[in-house]
Amino acid sequence: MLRVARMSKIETANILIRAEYIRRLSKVAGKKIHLVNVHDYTTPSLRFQYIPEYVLREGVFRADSATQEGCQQCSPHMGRNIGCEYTKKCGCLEYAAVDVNRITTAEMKQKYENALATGGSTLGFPKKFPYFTDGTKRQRTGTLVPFYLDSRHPIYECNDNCRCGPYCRNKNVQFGRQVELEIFKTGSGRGWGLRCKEDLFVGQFIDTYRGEVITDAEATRREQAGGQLKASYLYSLDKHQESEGLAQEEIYVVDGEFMGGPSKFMNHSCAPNCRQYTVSYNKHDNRIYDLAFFAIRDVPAGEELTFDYLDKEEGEGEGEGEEEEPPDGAVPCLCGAEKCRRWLWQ
Ligand SMILES: C[S@@+](CC[C@H](N)C(=O)[O-])C[C@H]1O[C@@H](n2cnc3c(N)ncnc32)[C@H](O)[C@@H]1O
Repeated sequence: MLRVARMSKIETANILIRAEYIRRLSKVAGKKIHLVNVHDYTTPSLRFQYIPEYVLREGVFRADSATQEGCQQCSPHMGRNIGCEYTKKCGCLEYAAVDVNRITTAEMKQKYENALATGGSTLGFPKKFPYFTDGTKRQRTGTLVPFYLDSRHPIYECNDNCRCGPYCRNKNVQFGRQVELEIFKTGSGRGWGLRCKEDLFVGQFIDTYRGEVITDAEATRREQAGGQLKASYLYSLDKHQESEGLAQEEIYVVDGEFMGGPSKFMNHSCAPNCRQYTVSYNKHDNRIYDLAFFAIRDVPAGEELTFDYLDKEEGEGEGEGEEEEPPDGAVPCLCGAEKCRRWLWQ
């Protein structure tokens, strides 16, 4: 009898926790986020708080909004009504990837080589626009073009101070998640995972990674206190470290363990269907930018969304991590990919 009473107390608590979690999910801005668990009665931790924006912690500073100047030579209607279509003029696209195929004269070529050698401005050069602007079945408007998908060059979107207007096609990630997601219990030893309720197309934006933005020193402190598993919630905002000569202690880190969004539940795969990209709205702030997930191939509704936690840039660390013995505290990878590297973070 006592056992039955105790059991029902636990069940009631589980039901209440689940209801509270779903209530909190319903408050998250944007399309609905579902919670599904067909394996047991557990619910993700209520210690986690959903936040729409980064929460800046002690010692973290964002560049003054006055530096977010926006493009001043563009306008909403420059011919095709897509905003910044004259990429040579667009101030926001100054640091976007130069479209070398459109550098035609020897003089331009020379100028470009000088800019590359000195790290000078590339304003005035034709740029690769990040998103498709003319929808077709394969190349949907707003999906990331193959160059950015493959190269992971930072994406510079327009902002509210731009003259290109609210409908400029160079605005996408800043509008937030546009797809319905589902947090689900994987039942395969990987805890919770994330999937999308609708088909995703290659290059489609899914969501950003949110969390507390902390200093590098605080991240080290939290990692030492939290152990190996803590690493999967920490993302360094170090994309511009080399090009801007930033010291390690100047780098900020996003911690999404206790505050963030649904992308916190994305598991690792050695053969992922998504990838994380750098998206900036202020070319003068190289220390805080968005981490945005895009699909890197078509993903049918219901397929688990995954990315490579060790997402190395091309050529970086090749041949590493293939030894038989795992490093101390290594977590076995359960992604199930044919070419699985066997351990997380290796
Ligand atoms: C960012 S969390 C992802 C969400 C997590 N599954 C949960 O239930 O909260 C990362 C953690 O998920 C687990 N995980 C993610 N991908 C995995 C994989 N391929 N194999 C084994 N565990 C994985 C590991 O415990 C890892 O530390």
